[in-house]
Amino acid sequence: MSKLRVAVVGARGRIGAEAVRAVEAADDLELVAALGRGDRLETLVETGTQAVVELTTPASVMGNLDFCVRHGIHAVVGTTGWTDERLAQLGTSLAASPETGVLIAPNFSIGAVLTMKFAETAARYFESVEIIELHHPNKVDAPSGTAHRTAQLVAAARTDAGLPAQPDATVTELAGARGADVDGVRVHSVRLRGLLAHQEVVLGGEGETLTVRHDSLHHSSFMPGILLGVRRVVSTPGLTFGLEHFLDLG
Ligand SMILES: NC(=O)C1=CN([C@@H]2O[C@H](COP(=O)(O)OP(=O)(O)OC[C@H]3O[C@@H](n4cnc5c(N)ncnc54)[C@H](OP(=O)(O)O)[C@@H]3O)[C@@H](O)[C@H]2O)C=CC1
Ligand SMILES: O=C(O)C1=N[C@H](C(=O)O)C[C@H](O)C1
Repeated sequence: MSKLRVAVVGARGRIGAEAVRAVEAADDLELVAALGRGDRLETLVETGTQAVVELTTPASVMGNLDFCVRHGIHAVVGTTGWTDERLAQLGTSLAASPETGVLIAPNFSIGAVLTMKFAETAARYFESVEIIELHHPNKVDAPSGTAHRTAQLVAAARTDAGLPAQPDATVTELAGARGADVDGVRVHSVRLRGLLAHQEVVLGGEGETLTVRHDSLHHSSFMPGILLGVRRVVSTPGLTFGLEHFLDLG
């Protein structure tokens, strides 16, 4: 059987370089291009790329995806910075290319996907919930895409359960002390040398707390999810948001 022709865009970055190695090592995939900043996107067409792994920056991702979708090239996207407006813009591009599939995964690691699922499940049972995400200091966005998505899922679960706003008697506050407010859920971002990618969801009720914590200790933690995404996106037209849709989580 012929191999799936894959390109990595953002190939010289921290996760991009690891993705290049993972695609090269996969028996059923062929790495046909590894593009960095300044390289021509037309290379994707010239090399017959079927699926792109997009791992760049929030400033670059929209242009890269617009090119891919216009040329019918499927995409697996790890880059962060997704807003409703950006998703709507991508939806418009995809409507004009209905055969093309795009997976956006806030996090490719199985543990992080499960953290989101566990937090979403637990949210309805606790009065309070806050998120602490901890990353390496070279990360350009805060809060992390994973924390942002976790907060959205937790907030939706609370709304579904009919929970009121969280208790918080703060009257005076040094700006930022209570973190960012994502749909009513506080998200705190730590940037610390020595860390890679970590998240804690802390839930609190009368006389008890529950902490769900995940640690990515190496970029290799993201590779099985990227490879799964590539294999599945080529037969999944339209937009898929979250790797959980390609996993059987019960
Ligand atoms: N979903 C997930 O599981 C994960 C997502 N991420 C996300 O992936 C993204 C990349 O992270 P990370 O590797 O740490 O960041 P890096 O800064 O190390 O890598 C980004 C790379 O993209 C390059 N780049 C920027 N613009 C373009 C462009 N237009 N075309 C091609 N290459 C370009 C950069 O080049 P230059 O240095 O020259 O600017 C750099 O080499 C972030 O948004 C991060 O949050 C990271 C890990 C896991
Ligand atoms: O920049 C990173 O490193 C990571 N980015 C993603 C995010 O913002 O959630 C995924 C993971 O946390 C690593």
